[in-house]
Amino acid sequence: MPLVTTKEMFKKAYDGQYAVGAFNVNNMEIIQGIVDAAKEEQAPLILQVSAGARKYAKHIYLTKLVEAALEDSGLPIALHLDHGDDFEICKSCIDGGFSSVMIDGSKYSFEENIALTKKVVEYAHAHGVVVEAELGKLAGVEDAVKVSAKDATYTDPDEAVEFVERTGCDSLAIAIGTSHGAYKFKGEPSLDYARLEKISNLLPNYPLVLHGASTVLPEFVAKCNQFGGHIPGAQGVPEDMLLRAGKFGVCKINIDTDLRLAMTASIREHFVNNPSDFDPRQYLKPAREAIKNMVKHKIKNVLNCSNRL
Ligand SMILES: O=C(CO)COP(=O)(O)O
Ligand SMILES: O=C[C@H](O)COP(=O)(O)O
Ligand SMILES: [Zn+2]
Ligand SMILES: [Zn+2]
Repeated sequence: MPLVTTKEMFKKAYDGQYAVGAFNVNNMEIIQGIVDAAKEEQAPLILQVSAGARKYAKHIYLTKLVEAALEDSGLPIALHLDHGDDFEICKSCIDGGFSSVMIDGSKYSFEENIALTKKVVEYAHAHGVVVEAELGKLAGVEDAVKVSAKDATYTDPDEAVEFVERTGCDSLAIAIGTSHGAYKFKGEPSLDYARLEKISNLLPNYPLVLHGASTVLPEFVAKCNQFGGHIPGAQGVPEDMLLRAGKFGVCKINIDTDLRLAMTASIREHFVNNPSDFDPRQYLKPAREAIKNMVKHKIKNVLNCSNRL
């Protein structure tokens, strides 16, 4: 089974009102844990690589591992560049075998974002690759709770329509209150569903993407802290809020932080309980299992995408 683009996946997800998980990968254990989970659940899957992951593991190691995952699992998998921030990195991933790229021009002005996104879309489409773009700026860890910063950074629905029309991007990441990392809300979590609904109504049959969508499950934060970690006050997007987003055209949900927490909690626990171990396989095996369990949990309880191949 060769890599697939997200086109078909998103069409089915849109019609079925569920979301496909996009999980960040950095090494073999993470890839194997995710792919094993998707296989057991018979779920569509997007593996995504950030610029940082690409720098850490090297493009060729990651693409070869994903090639192995395709062959080993027989699953349709999309390989996606997460948060490409210029044309060159997108081109390099398109030339280097990815089936999907994100160009994140959200730090630029509306017009500059359009021009950059359009350039990537033209190159990508000529090579059979799909493009995710971003409009509106995802709140930073501090900004999310400031009402004054809210409207300035959240996605404007009318602009979203113009952006999609003028760039031809295949999916759009929007900002409605989620943010990257383990500290998403200081008080009560809240997402701007009214804005999401408006965007979704203005862009019928169009796949939206939710970044910063980890739940930061309290038991994993507690486990990290119990076994020597220090992650105080971490908080994510509650699962029922994510499930609700899936009803409004959100076809892709990005998850990285929850994988990091699962892996770290497992390794921390292992070292505390087994102080004599020093063979990496001893702690990476349960860590890989922890990734797998986390992804199965997401597929069943957050994405609702089991048996959707
Ligand atoms: O959006 C993400 C990657 O692009 C990941 O978000 P989290 O930090 O919430 O896992
Ligand atoms: O969007 C952010 C993802 O969690 C990737 O993070 P990273 O750039 O540290 O790999
Ligand atoms: Zn961004
Ligand atoms: Zn992101």
